[in-house]
Amino acid sequence: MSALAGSNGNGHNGNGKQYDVPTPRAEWIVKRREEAARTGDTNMSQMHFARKGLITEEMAYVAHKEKLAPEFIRSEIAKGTMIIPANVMHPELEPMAIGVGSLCKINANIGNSALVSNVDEELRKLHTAVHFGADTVMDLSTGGDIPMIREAIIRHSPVPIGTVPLYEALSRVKRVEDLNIDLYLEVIEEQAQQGVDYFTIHAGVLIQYVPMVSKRITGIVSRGGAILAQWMTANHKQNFLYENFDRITKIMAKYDVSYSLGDGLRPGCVADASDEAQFAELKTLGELTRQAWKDDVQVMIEGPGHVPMDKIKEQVDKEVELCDGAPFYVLGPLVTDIAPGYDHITSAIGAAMIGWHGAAMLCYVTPKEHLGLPNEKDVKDGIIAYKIAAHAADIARHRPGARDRDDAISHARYTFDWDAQFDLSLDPETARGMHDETLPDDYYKEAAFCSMCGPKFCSMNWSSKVDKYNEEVHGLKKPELTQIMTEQLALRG
Ligand SMILES: C[C@H]1O[C@@H](n2cnc3c(N)ncnc32)[C@H](O)[C@@H]1O
Ligand SMILES: Cc1ncc(COP(=O)(O)O)c(N)n1
Ligand code: MET
Ligand code: SF4
Ligand SMILES: [Zn+2]
Repeated sequence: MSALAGSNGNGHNGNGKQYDVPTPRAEWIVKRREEAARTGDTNMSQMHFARKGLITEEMAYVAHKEKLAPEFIRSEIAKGTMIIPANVMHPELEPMAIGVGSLCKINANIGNSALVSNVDEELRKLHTAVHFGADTVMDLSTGGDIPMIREAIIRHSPVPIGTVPLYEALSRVKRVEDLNIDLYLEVIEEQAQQGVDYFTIHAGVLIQYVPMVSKRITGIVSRGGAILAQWMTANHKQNFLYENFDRITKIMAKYDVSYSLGDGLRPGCVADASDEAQFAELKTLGELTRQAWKDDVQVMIEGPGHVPMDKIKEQVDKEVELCDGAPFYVLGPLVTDIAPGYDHITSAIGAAMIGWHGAAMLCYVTPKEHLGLPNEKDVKDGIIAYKIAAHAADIARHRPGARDRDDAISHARYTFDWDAQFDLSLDPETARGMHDETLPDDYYKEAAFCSMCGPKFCSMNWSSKVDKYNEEVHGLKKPELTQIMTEQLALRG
C-alpha cells in the first residue's frame, strides 16, 4: 500500500525507534476529513471508520508494523478490543495500536509539578522515553504553564500523548469545590484541539463508592480519584464526569481522542487490592465503555496500582468480563510496598505478569515513585524495566516472532560475538560499558570468555568443544541461527 511509504517498521522491539522519520499522516487526515465532509459526518474516530468497514491508513500502517492483517486490525477496532489513539490534530504521530491482539505496549509518564518545572527538561524526558522505546507518553504536568509544556511535547512527539484534563481544570480554579462541567469541557476541547491522543477520565468514581474506601490502609491514591471524591463530598453531588459523559464523548468523537477510563479507586497498597471499592468502580467503567462504544468512541481501561502476585490474574479476568475486552492499561502493578527507591523493579515484576495474562499496555513506574518527581535518568530506568516486562509478556504469550531477538542474542553470546551481543541488547551502551570495565581491549571482543569465569572455567567455551564431539562422532548438528542473528542485527541498524 502506498500509504506505507513512510513506514520504518520499527515499532515496539527496542531502542531503535526512528525518532525523526515522519509518517505522511497529515495527508491521511486530509483524506479522512474529505470522507467525513462527503458523508456529512463529524465522527472522526478510527472505531467509526472501522465499523463502516473502512481500513484507514492508520490501520494499514499499524498492520504493517505489527505484521498483522489489516482486516484483523479493522475488526478488532470495530469490536473495541483494540484502539489506535490518534487525534486528527496530531499529524506528527506514527500510529500504534493498543490491544491484546497486538504486541504489549508501554507508557511513560512525564510532566512537571508545582515544585519542579522546566520545559527543556520535559522535552529531554520525552526524547529519552521515545529513544528507549516508550509506545505512548503521558504529560501529567500540574504546575507552571501547563498548555505551553503540552504544546511542546505534542509537537515533538511521534508517539500518542495522553493527559488527565482534570489536572488543568483544577489549576484554573481556586478551590476543588469550584470545578464544574463547563470549565472541564472547555479544557478538553482546548487539549483536543492541540492534539492530545487520549484522556484519562475518572468518570467511574461515584459518590456511593466513597464510603467503601474507609476500610483501606491508603484510601484513594489516584490524584483524579481523590480530587473528585473531595468535590463530590463537599458539594453533595454525583461525579460531574459521570453525569455529563455523553457531552464529553461528543468532543472525543470530533477529534478522535480515545478514552482512558481512569481508575480513581485503584488500590494504593497490596493490602487494599481487589476490594469492594475497586471492583464497584470497574463495573461502572464497563457500563461507561458500552456507552462510549454506542457513539463509536475508542476506549481503554486503567488498572492498578499495587497488587500482590496471587491477585494479578483475577484483575485481568474481571476487567475482561466487566469491560467486554476493552484494552487494559495498567500502572505496574507493584507486587510489594517495601522498596521505595526500587519501585521500577517491584512494579516490573507485576507488569510482566499482568502483561502475560492479557494487559494491553503497561504504564511504567520509575525508581522515584512515592519519593519525588522523576528526572531523565529515572525515566530511562523506568523504560528499560518496562521494555523487559512487556517483552517477557510477549514471549510468554507466544506472539509470532517475539523470541527472535532473544534467539539472536543467545546465538551471539554462545559464539562469543561480543559486538553482536551488545548491538542486540536493550541498552547497548550499558552492556558494552560493563564488559569493558574489566576487559576493554579490542582483542577481547572475540575472546571465548569474559572476566566472570576466565578462560579455564568458561562453560560456553567447553560446551562448544562438546558440540564438536556431538557433530563428529554422532552426526548431530546444532540449529542454524546465523541468519536470524543477521536479520535482527539489520533491524537494529
Ligand atoms: C499515575 C502515576 O502517575 C505518576 N505521575 C504523576 N505525575 C507525574 C509526573 N509529573 N511525572 C511522572 N509521573 C507522574 C504517579 O507517580 C503515578 O504512579
Ligand atoms: C495507568 C494509569 N492510571 C492512572 C493514571 C492517572 O493518574 P491518577 O489516577 O493518579 O490521576 C495514569 N496516568 N495511568
Ligand atoms: N503511587 C500511587 C499509586 O500507586 C500514586 C501516587 S501519585 C498520584 O497509584
Ligand atoms: S506521590 Fe507524593 S504528592 Fe503524590 S500522592 Fe504520594 S505523597 Fe502525595
Ligand atoms: Zn503507589
